[in-house]
Amino acid sequence: MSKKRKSPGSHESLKVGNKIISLEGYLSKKRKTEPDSTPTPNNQVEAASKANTPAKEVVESSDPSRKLLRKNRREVTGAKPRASAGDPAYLETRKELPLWGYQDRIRGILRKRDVLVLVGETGSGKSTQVPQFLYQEDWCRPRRVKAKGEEVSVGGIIAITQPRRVAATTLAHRVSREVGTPISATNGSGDSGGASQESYVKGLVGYSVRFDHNIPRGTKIKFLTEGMLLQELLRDPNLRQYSAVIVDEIHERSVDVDLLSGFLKQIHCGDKAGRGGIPLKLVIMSATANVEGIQEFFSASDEAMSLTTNIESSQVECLRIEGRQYPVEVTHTPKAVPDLQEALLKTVFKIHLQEPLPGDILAFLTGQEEIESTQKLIEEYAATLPSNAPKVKVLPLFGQLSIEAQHEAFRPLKAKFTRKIVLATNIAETSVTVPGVKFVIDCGKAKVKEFRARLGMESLLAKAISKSSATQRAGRAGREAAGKCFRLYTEDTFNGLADRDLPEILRNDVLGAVLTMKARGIDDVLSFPLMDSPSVESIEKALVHLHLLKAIDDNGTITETGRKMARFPISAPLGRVLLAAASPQYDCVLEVIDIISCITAGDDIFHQLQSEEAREEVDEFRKELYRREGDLLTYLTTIQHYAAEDSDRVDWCKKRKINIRNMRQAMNIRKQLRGLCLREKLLAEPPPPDPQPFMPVSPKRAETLVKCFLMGYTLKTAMLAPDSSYVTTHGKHVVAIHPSSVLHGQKREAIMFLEHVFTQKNYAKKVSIIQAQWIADALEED
Ligand SMILES: Nc1ncnc2c1ncn2[C@@H]1O[C@H](COP(=O)(O)OP(=O)(O)OP(=O)(O)O)[C@@H](O)[C@H]1O
Repeated sequence: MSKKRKSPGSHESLKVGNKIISLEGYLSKKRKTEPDSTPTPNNQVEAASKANTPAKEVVESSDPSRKLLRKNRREVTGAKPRASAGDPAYLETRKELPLWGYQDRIRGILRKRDVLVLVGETGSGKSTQVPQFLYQEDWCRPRRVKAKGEEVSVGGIIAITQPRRVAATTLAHRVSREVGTPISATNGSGDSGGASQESYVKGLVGYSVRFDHNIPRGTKIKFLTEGMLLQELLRDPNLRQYSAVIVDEIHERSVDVDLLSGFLKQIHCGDKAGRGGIPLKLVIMSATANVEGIQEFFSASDEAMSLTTNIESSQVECLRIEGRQYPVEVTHTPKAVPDLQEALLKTVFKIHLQEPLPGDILAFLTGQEEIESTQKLIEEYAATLPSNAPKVKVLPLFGQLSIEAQHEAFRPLKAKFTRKIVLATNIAETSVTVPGVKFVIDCGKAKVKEFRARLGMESLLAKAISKSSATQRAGRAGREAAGKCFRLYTEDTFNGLADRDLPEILRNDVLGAVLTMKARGIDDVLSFPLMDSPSVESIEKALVHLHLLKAIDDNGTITETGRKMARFPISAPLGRVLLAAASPQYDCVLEVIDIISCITAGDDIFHQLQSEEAREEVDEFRKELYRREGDLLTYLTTIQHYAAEDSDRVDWCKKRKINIRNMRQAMNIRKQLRGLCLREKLLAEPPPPDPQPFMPVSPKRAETLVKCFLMGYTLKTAMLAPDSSYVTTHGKHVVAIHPSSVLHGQKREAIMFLEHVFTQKNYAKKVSIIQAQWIADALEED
């Protein structure tokens, strides 16, 4: 990409390869203030703001006369804001948040009731303020009680769940600073396998996410991912350490949050004997949730009502908070854009060259691949800008990045005269505040994983987002000052979007969900309370699959193997492989960890090569990595070579066109899994530290490894048919080996594959060569 114009502000076009992209008149002049016409609580606020009601603060909030606003809010709520303990440096900012004026009301409701559904606009202060309003409440003190005959301590901590690790950790850091006990970076307890290890450092706020825990002594507010709280439920079904659980961003409707809601409902509606009769308070929060549905779900049935002594407290109350702190201007494109990447580049540079600093950009793209190629193009083009134009610093933000790499995007830039451009997937869509961001660019799409239960196949396709997602994305601007959101789609397109996304539990494989329920002692999974129940067919399929994996026995009861599988933060089939690897027959835990680390570290550790020339050039370097047994052995060889490399790992990756980020992440996962396997006694002693000399795996050992993977993947096998196509043993579908596989184009007796995806075609990915007899042997094994 090269520049065309000469000075900042006067750029009208940019060149991408041979393409000239005009910047002129690209974005619609017509602007309006977020939120849109979505029938959500947000636009009730907007409607109210148009009608000159108190929600007028949406547009007035940048007005300096904030005192008046606060006074208005107090009049609206009747609340007398009072300062809760905290760092005075943050107090003034906190007082500006719409939530601040509602604190007495929120406290008042929760003194009377056990469940509150709280709806407030993005950036109104829900995630950061609500736990601070509550942790000093009388009901939040730990109490010694008799529960089922034993004396136990109940309560004392508020849990607040987040859909993603990055939200949980960044919010914990922010709130810890606001309350005046900042979490120190060195305070982490590393991986404790989910155990709530307390550290020796004191503090009020902590967090617990997969592979990272930081729980100071005296923690009263604990941020954690939904998955982490589910893990805690396996160990303590009554969640005794908590006085309240705040479920944040419930609109995301991940499988985990749906399961969690079911378990919380059971605690809420149950007899509470396991908590010595002490209720667990629940606060359910979102900016864009279906409030009525949630309210109805948490309302106790008549039968459950008969279990409770306090009917009034078990009723569900709903509170809508009006207003957001800063306005966000939303702009749509006047017509549909033919090329999203091109449109995004134009918008980035239009902002960069026309909007003054400071003001960082957060752009939403669909996935890692798109982010990495866009980063390259932005950097290339930025290098050609005149010297008097501000510099740019591009930072990626996607789920497979390590936590440290994700946190990079949240740090203020040290370099002067530089604009930060964060390229993110939808992991930055809810809950997070990326400091410095004033501009959001929304491509209107997200990659969605869908499972076709009938075919046992997943598809991962970029699809249009919902109105709820678009509102959340726009809400990432305007958090520290007024902001702008540029939607790369027309207003008509926006109006045609679905209000909300389909809950994950209705579109994903429910294998993991059913295993979690079983591990938590839910025998009758079909009658477990869920906001939306998946089809009976997909639950039954999951049960059959779990039986095949030996996670449940003939009676449908969870086995010891199943319990252990549920404790590992990997999919059920991979968990089964890991457990098999520890048996004397296979004895290959370290190698299996290496392979799992590579396949869970990102899209693919190998960059895809477009031209024949590039392929020839790189294959020269890659040939020491490729294994004729297939992709799993190729991954193993690659990570073992990488781990043995002690001179220049970056250069090593460059030559082989290996994604260095994914490789680093693989090493990180490898470390965590080794730790977990030691704790779960799958490994007898710690492995020797890196670098170890590279030792190629013998063909015999390779066979053992592939057979070990078959213990988790007998259903993902295919046989070569007479017409030279591969036909799956389960379901009898024709699959082709994906071009990314080292076995692409090869015809063998049988194959095993770890992924089965539908893109343009029905593809098998992560493929290994097997013999038909091995499938029968694996099925017979005990
Ligand atoms: N990490 C952070 N750095 C700087 N400011 C922050 C940070 N986290 C929160 N804030 C400030 O606090 C405000 C409220 O954030 P909070 O996350 O509590 O809002 P919210 O109502 O939960 O929003 P959402 O629904 O979008 O998650 C933000 O708009 C921002 O001004």
